[in-house]
Amino acid sequence: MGKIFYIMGKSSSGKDSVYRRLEADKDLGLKRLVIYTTRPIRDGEENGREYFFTDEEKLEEFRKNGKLIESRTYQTVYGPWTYFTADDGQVSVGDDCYLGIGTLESYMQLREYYGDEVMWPLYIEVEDGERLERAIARERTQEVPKYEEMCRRFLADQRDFSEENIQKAGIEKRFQNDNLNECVKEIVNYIKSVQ
Ligand SMILES: Nc1ncnc2c1ncn2[C@@H]1O[C@H](COP(=O)(O)OP(=O)(O)OP(=O)(O)O)[C@@H](O)[C@H]1O
Repeated sequence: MGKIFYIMGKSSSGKDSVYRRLEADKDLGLKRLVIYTTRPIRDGEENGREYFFTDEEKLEEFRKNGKLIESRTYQTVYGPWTYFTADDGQVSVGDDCYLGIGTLESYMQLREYYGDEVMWPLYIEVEDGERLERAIARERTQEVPKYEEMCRRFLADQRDFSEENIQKAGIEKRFQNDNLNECVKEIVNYIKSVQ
């Protein structure tokens, strides 16, 4: 049975860093599940790697064709940004395993779409103060740092990833990202144990 390993966690918890390491681990043989976003591309990102960077028109096209699995829109400091998952032919859950990143909400919707036995959550956690420091440090490296948006997300995450919502999504296992190498090692072991 194929599986989708789905990385979740608050902003700057290290989802993207973990994703890159897992993807580069050829032993695991994980294929990418890339979602779409209408938000602008950040320095260092690549279209089709972190996201497919797209627009409202494409979103509506998927919706019209019944290929939109889930979508969420955030009222950001820069206007609405939509993130969505589309059944665009990337995933054929036969025996292959995939790696994706998302939110608790999108995880639940994908579970509804693909089924319980396909979805394997990887929930990443970092102490809030440390996470905020990492977020600021990351923002500083951007040509145009978006501190206001960073703060908005930090606050929104406290609600979106409340303990209640984590429970509701049925997340039982959590991976601490204090040290990236250790965190990745733990996740790799976990994936291998269920693959
Ligand atoms: N264990 C770690 N120790 C120190 N820094 C880390 C660690 N893991 C990740 N980082 C750094 O923290 C920042 C945030 O990590 P990353 O971009 O992977 O988070 P994310 O969860 O994908 O964030 P977002 O959801 O906001 O895109 C990056 O600059 C990354 O290099």
